[in-house]
Amino acid sequence: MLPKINPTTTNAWKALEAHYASFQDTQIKDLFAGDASRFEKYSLKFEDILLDYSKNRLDDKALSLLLQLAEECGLKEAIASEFSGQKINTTEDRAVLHVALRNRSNTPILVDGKDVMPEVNEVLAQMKDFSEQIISGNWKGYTGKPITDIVNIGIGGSDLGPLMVVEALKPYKKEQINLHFVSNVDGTHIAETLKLVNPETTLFIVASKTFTTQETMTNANSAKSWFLKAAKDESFVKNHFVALSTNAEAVAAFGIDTKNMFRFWDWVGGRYSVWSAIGLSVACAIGFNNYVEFLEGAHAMDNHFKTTEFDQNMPVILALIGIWYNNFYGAETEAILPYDQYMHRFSAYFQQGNMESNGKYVDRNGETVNYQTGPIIWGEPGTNGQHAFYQLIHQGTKLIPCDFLAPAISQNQIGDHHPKLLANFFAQTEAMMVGKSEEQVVAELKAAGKSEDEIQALKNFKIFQGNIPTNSILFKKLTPHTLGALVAMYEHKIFVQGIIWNIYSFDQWGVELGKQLANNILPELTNEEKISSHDASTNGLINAYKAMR
Ligand SMILES: O=P(O)(O)OC[C@H]1O[C@@](O)(CO)[C@@H](O)[C@@H]1O
Repeated sequence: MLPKINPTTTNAWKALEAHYASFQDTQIKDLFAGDASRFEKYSLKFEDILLDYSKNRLDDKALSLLLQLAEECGLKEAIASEFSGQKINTTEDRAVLHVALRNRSNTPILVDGKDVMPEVNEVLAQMKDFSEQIISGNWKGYTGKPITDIVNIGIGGSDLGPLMVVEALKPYKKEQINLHFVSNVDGTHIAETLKLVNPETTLFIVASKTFTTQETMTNANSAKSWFLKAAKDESFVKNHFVALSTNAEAVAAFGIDTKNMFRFWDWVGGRYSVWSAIGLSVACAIGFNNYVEFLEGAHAMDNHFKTTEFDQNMPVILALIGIWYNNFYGAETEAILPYDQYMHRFSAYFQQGNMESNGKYVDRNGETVNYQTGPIIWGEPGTNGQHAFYQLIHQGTKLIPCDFLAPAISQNQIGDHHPKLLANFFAQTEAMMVGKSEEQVVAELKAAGKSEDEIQALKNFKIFQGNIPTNSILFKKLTPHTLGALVAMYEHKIFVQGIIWNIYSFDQWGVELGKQLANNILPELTNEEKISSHDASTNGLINAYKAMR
């Protein structure tokens, strides 16, 4: 079982509050001035990944107290509980074992006394065989043609993971296979996608852990109707529809042959499922061997997380820094800013990964917490963000800790694009830290020939206060292995924070209410009655909608 310690009752927390009181206005640049070895001291290397966390509002005392906080909150035993298959997803009475899906060393991992690895490997073998049939053209559609297009129909973790990985690893994609992702129940999503594909050569992957999600089942039924309009014969469905799910009964009821089902288990959380059969579209896109490389990278990070002292442990350090800003500096969001266009869905992926895990207000004792828990995660690739929201980061009134990520080697060596991208990557974290002083602004305005009056009128608008904390994550190249390691690194960061916040990070009851109310409203939209069963606003909106149709 997980420890149930309110972090604010620990000695470390109390000491951190005291330290914060005297440290809070310390300037990062002054910390560098006082310690020539700060970069070396506050950097970690893991394989081809360098984490530079020196540009943080952090000194040795804060760091050591944060490490003490992790110890006092029982992090060591929590990690052991996770990896040993204990049912740490308590409210759903499930283990949390996405680490087993990428357990390439094949050491036994038991759930209810049974080693899960044979089943994990069985599904991987099934994925290997299937993806090889698709890529080789041996899998034929109902008119005998090979598959050219794959449409992954899923939402949340059944969409965001495969989509993010397929986009991030596009340089590894097999040219004969086109990938499409449909998730939204807005008919536009499936309609616009079906315009692009041919029923004779399209495979639909219906990805749903529960196989009951309204959006996914609606889109899957629309796809099936569209397909049968062309193919006519229900017996052809088996050539063009496969299912990724834990729910064989629902898969069969939909009309997909369970031989075409790739199963996974209830101890795989949706937002942690890209390592499971949910990753089938990835294997079909980049080839099974590259998909295994992706698993290998995550497994390497798992071993780092499981075996490394906390002060040298990348996920632990990132987690503790996040807690320092979230719970002591009052920062409410974190920005993930990948300086790599292939990673354009990376931040969105961790919106679900982080916010669906740690967006909780009830602790593991069932009590309402008296402190902040999960942050709001957001971000866009650099340098686009610079032209959109960096104004607020640089000169707004909110503290926004930022993670900057970049590959040293681009997958597309065109002209001087990559050096320019990296120059911005390095410059932005420097600018966020050092800012621009009044003296510098005045000197620049003078050099530009501004009068004294103009200088006085303008200078305050051009001063940058700086002291904005950033982590820089520089890696050699965005390969399947490195991507796997980076994703696992953030997953473990989320785990560590949830343990310290004394919350359950692996259920998601908060997504249920909206679904329930939507199911109540749906029939009201199609009848002719004037609606009065809700609050005045909801009634008013529904009735206005009905009047507009
Ligand atoms: O894979 P499925 O069962 O269709 O769930 C899809 C998504 O829906 C949820 O909001 C849970 O209902 C996410 O946690 C999940 O990833």
